[in-house]
Amino acid sequence: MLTLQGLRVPGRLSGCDLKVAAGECVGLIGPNGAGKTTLLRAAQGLIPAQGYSSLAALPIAKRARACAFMPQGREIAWPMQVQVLIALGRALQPGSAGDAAVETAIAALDLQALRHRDATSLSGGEQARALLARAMAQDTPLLIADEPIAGLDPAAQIATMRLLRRLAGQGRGVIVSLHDLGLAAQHCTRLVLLHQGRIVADGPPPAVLTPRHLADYFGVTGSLTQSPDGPVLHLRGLTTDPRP
Ligand SMILES: Nc1ncnc2c1ncn2[C@@H]1O[C@H](COP(=O)(O)OP(=O)(O)OP(=O)(O)O)[C@@H](O)[C@H]1O
Repeated sequence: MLTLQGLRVPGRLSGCDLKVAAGECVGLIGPNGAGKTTLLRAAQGLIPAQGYSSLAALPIAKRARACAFMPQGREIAWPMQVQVLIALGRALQPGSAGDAAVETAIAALDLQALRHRDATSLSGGEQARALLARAMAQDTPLLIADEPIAGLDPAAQIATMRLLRRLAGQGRGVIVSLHDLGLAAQHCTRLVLLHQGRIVADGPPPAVLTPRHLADYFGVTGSLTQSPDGPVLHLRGLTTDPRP
């Protein structure tokens, strides 16, 4: 679904190798400035990069049928109804599934009550849901979302992560960047940890969110434990805090 080999953006990203398969919900994590957005954009050919990306190698129209992208910047440039914005996700898709895909996305992101509103008048969190719905309506094998839960209230964060996991369960490949490591552990099938432009860990959440990695790459003390409800992350403080 996506293969990166030695993907590199000088000064920002070094030699990244990554494979994402159908059914995976891959959480891309790392501290501010680690290179998450750079990797996601370079993988799609949206910024110049060296190395190989199976997606960037496609002609642009095929790329739009292979991958939908919800960018980190949530600017909606033109006033238009939310449902029209979401339908733009269908612009390059063939076939007659358009209306159904738009309705499914509106329902999945709980946008029924907002569908006739001017999209530019929505709150930040509502705009995020509308833009994710547009990407979902594109109905592509791969969905890439750059910090889709930033600025969402807790219920919307959980609902969004559950949705992304469900889409992966239905056979899409999903890559989602996020800073909430607890939600990443709970909802992603696999985590990829970036630090200073390099992939430093890649695997199931317990293998990536180790106390050592939390300390070395995030500067926090903590651990991931298993509970009957799933993994729970306990963050205790900063590695620079004085020892008790
Ligand atoms: N257009 C650009 N030109 C030059 N350097 C850039 C540009 N955009 C980002 N960078 C730098 O590349 C590095 C990686 O940035 P990137 O936005 O990919 O990080 P990130 O992991 O997504 O961070 P955050 O969690 O803060 O969103 C940072 O040091 C950043 O300052």
